[in-house]
Amino acid sequence: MRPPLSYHSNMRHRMIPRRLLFPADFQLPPRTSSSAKHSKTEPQTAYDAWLESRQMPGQPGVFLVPGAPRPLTWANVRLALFITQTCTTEFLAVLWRLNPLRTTLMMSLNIVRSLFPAFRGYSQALIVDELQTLIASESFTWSRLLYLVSTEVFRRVVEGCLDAFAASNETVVLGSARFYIEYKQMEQRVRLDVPTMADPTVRSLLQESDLFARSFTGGGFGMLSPLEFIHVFSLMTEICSHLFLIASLTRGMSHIGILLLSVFSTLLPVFLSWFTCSRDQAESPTSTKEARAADRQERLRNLAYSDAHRPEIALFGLGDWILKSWSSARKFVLASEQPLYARNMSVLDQFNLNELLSAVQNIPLLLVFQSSTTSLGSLTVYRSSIRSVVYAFGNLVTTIKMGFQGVFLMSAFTASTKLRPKLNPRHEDTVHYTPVPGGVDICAKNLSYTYPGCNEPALKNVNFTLEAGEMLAIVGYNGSGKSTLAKLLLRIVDYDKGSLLVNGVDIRRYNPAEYHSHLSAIFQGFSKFSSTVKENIGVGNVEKIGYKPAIETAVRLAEAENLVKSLPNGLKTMLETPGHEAISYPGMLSPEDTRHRHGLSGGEWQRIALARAFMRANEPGVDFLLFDEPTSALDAHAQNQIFDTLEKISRTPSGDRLKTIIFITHRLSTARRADKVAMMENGTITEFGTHEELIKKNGAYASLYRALDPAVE
Ligand SMILES: Nc1ncnc2c1ncn2[C@@H]1O[C@H](COP(=O)(O)OP(=O)(O)OP(=O)(O)O)[C@@H](O)[C@H]1O
Repeated sequence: MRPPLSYHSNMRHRMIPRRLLFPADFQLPPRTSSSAKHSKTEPQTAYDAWLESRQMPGQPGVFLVPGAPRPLTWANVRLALFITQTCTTEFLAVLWRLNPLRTTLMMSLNIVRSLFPAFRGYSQALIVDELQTLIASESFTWSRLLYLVSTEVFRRVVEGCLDAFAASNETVVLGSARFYIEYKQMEQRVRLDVPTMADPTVRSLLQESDLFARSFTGGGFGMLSPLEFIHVFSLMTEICSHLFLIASLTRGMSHIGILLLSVFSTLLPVFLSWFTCSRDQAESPTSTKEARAADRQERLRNLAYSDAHRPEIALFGLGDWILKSWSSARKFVLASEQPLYARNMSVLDQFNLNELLSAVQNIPLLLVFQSSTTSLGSLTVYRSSIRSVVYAFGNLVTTIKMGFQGVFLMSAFTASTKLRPKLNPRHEDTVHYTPVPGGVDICAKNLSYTYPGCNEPALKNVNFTLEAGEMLAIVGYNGSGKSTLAKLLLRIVDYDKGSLLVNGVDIRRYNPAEYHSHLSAIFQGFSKFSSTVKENIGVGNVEKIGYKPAIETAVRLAEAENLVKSLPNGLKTMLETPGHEAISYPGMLSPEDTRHRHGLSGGEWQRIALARAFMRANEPGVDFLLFDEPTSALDAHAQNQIFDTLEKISRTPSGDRLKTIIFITHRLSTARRADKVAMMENGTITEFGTHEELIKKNGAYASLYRALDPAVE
């Protein structure tokens, strides 16, 4: 058995297996999907089945765009059955557990309600029969008729009450189901990391999972929901109850004649529409081109609607271009929809065969009635039951077809809940983060990283070592890889080659969430939340978001006190963000809501971002600060104050370093404040040392520095 990993660094090396003794050699196994192994045989998981169902028929390696209906092929039927077996029961069990009593009640009431039509028909037949007998025997009385009608009214009132109760119960059940699905959706989004979300297959999976969740919105389970199975069940009960009624009323050949003619007249249009739908479906797999056009049309529409983009649209004169591009995308989408319209407008659809056959059907019915002893009531119920069976059967076919598509969306939902964030190490490889006195020590050897879908690495053979508590400035030209290196150090993405040790352990062996709790950072393109100043700052340490003194300290450290004081509502001021999307969705926010938002300048936003980072940077457990261009928009005075603050919070009162600091900067005047400077060019560190050493070296750093201050020799 594998010995457990110790959390103490001195024990760790003794206890971990031989293979892991040299973390530099440690390689995570490639996370190949099980589908790769089994795609051509039987699917093993919901994910495998989902992936296989997306294969474009006859085009290996080509996949349907997310949301495209699956063609009705034997292979897909087999996959749908597999998904139903593996996920439906599990999924329904989860939903049932949310509200066991109400869900059971909903199912029972659905079945009871499905018996109503047959009862209704039977009761109406009884009234007609009674009336027929009364008239025939010439003993008609108004009181008797009133009694019959009030019995029917009473039956309908009871039916109505039950319907109302069932509907309100269903609303509660659906509400909790919808909440559960939406919660799971949100959970997936916040749980998944950058590399996982960069995977195009994962993105498609999540899109289909979203479609599944959307089928729960609105009043019912939605047209695509596999929970249509309840509907299927009640339709089957309805059909059975009608069949029972028909069987009890069928006597002799004349009835069989009516039966056959009624079945034929009602089934034919159903089959015709089914046939038309199957043709639609065979041609419906949305092509990538159509999907792209639909996407482009929506993006351009949003661009035209968005107030946030209006100044640039005006400045660059984009109006005509937007209209032209939208028109061509829209025309393409409309053209691809046209065959469908054309079919729907076909002569066949215009010709109401059903009505014609119903009229023809009345002829034998009349003949039978003339020549038989059958009562008018039983004949009425007989015919209406046949119609109901056929109608319910048509509904059943439609529901099953919808359910067939819904099953694949459900497999996407189920599979997405099981997605594992790519950055999370396997349990047996995980090492708990152990703080080292004075900050983190970092050792990068031949570090390389290529962005997904790119051919050229953004980082190649990066080497450097940083002792605990040192301050490093990373400088270099645009696009030289500084922010990419920051992403690796922050474990937003994982490196491809080489090794990166933090406190002597391969960074990939730390759980990202645990690692992140020991550091604070500012990203170059930091987030600007459409919320209050307080929340924009407080998110830096959510545990203290409601603790005013902590927010005020962060504001002070970021030299943002005057800024907050100048705002109309201080910390409670709502901030306006670029690309504030609420404007794109009319009706979501009233003009009053948007009017109170306060805009900030670039430098002011940077102070908010600094305060956010200081919310956490000031905490005792945080021993690594990585700031990407923290003062790029600040004036020289403010910049110096921020670096003084950094110095202050990263040292003990006696002057010993507590935290390791890395900052990226284009302002070389700030770089000289660091213990070490790393000069980056073309994705690698070309010079590394103290400011004085690099100036003396007279290389790229020195020439950059001289460009800033020609007085330097
Ligand atoms: N998400 C991405 N996908 C693909 N390539 C990217 C991505 N982000 C950055 N790159 C590429 O990686 C290289 C390094 O980019 P990086 O942002 O690290 O540079 P930088 O040194 O921080 O630049 P700057 O000084 O302009 O901020 C660039 O060539 C860039 O085009």
